[in-house]
Formats: sequence, structure tokens, C-alpha cells
Amino acid sequence: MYENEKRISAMEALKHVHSNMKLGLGTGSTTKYFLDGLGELVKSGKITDITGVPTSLRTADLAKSYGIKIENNLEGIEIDFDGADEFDGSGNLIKGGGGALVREKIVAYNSKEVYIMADHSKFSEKLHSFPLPVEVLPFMEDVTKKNIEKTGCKATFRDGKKFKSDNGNYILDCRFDFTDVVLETEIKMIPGVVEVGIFSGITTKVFIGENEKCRVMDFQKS
Ligand SMILES: O=C(CO)[C@H](O)[C@H](O)COP(=O)(O)O
Repeated sequence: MYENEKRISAMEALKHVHSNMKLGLGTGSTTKYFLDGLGELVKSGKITDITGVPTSLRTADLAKSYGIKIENNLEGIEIDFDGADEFDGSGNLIKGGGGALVREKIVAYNSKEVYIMADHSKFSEKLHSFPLPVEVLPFMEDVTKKNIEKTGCKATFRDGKKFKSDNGNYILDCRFDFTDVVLETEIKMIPGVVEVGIFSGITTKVFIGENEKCRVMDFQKS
């Protein structure tokens, strides 16, 4: 869905990459358009000396296949490029639809700039349409689920516990009427919770594909 808009947002974001940069590399289908474009520039030699810090094993494999140097070292990341499942007018995000939220948050938090690429359908005035992904330890996970539900949601294990993250944990998809960003700390306090897919105060730009154009929203990292 909206593949052309995803591609347009990724191509606009890619204009901010030049030789000799260290980048955070996100996960998902929109980021794949970005990586495909970056790969072409690297392979053709138009851009050189790119180092990427990947947010998932699949992103690491793809980047390596394009000859992009991979490093698991967070120091000096200039821009992190990633997608989102939903975003609001303040740049708050819901992430984790691809199950990579833990590594995505670590890389985003430690990057100077965080550029999000998305098609227009991901925008909501108030975060509500995408169920909030929460990564939980595979230990007493049914109790963790019940405790998360006390915050006001209905939670389901992704693919009935068949899905495990790159970190070997389960993902709970939590359906709230409205995902208030204050839930990030409330849920994170629950024992067994590894990470919450609310990214607040982290985004610096959102590239939004709208038909054939790209609109850019700017924010300050807090
Ligand atoms: O958070 C993510 C993965 O954990 C992705 O960025 C998010 O799911 C968006 O993916 P896509 O670009 O395929 O719509």
C-alpha cells in the first residue's frame, strides 16, 4: 500500500546523505527503499565511506549486500533513517510493526538527528490507529501481559507467540483507544517489559510522501 509514497519519502531523505557519514539504518519496507537507493549510490561510487549502524539482522544483511560497512558502535551517528507505523503532528511515533523497536530506539536515541520516512496514511492527529508494540521477556510473559492490560488496553501476542524479536523476546500488540505518550514510562515500569514502541521527543524530521510530492515536518530533539 502507498508504495510510491514510501519511495518518494525515502528518496527525499536520501538527499541528506553525502560521503563519509555514519548513519543509523532503520527497519521496514520504507527504509528498504532508502537502503536500495543508498546501495545504488555506494555501488556506483557516487557516495563513499558510509558506515551504518543497523537496527535489525535483516537490515544488516541488506546493507552488507550493498557494500555498506556495518558497525555496532553508537558513537558519532549523524542521522538515523527509519520508518514508523504512525506519527502525530508533534513527531511522536509508534514503532515496532516490524518487531525491531528495541534496537530502533537505542539507535534513534543515540543519533544526533532522526529522520522518519512515511507515506501520508501513517499520520494521525492523535495516536490511535496502530496497536502499540511492546517487547517483553519470555519469562512469566502471561503475567506481564495482564499487568500491561491494567494500563487500559487489550494486548495480544504477535502471531500467537510464534513471533520472536531479534533479541529472542515476544512482542505484544496493545490496542488502546488513544495511545497517550505518557504510557511509555508507565508501561516501561512493568517488570518483564523490555521496551515500548512509543518514540517521543526523538524525531527531528518526518518526510511524508503525499501523492507525487514529499512534505517535510521539522522538530527539535528533546
Ligand atoms: O518500526 C518499524 C519496524 O520495527 C518500522 O519502521 C515500521 O513498522 C514501519 O514499517 P514500514 O516502513 O514497512 O511501514
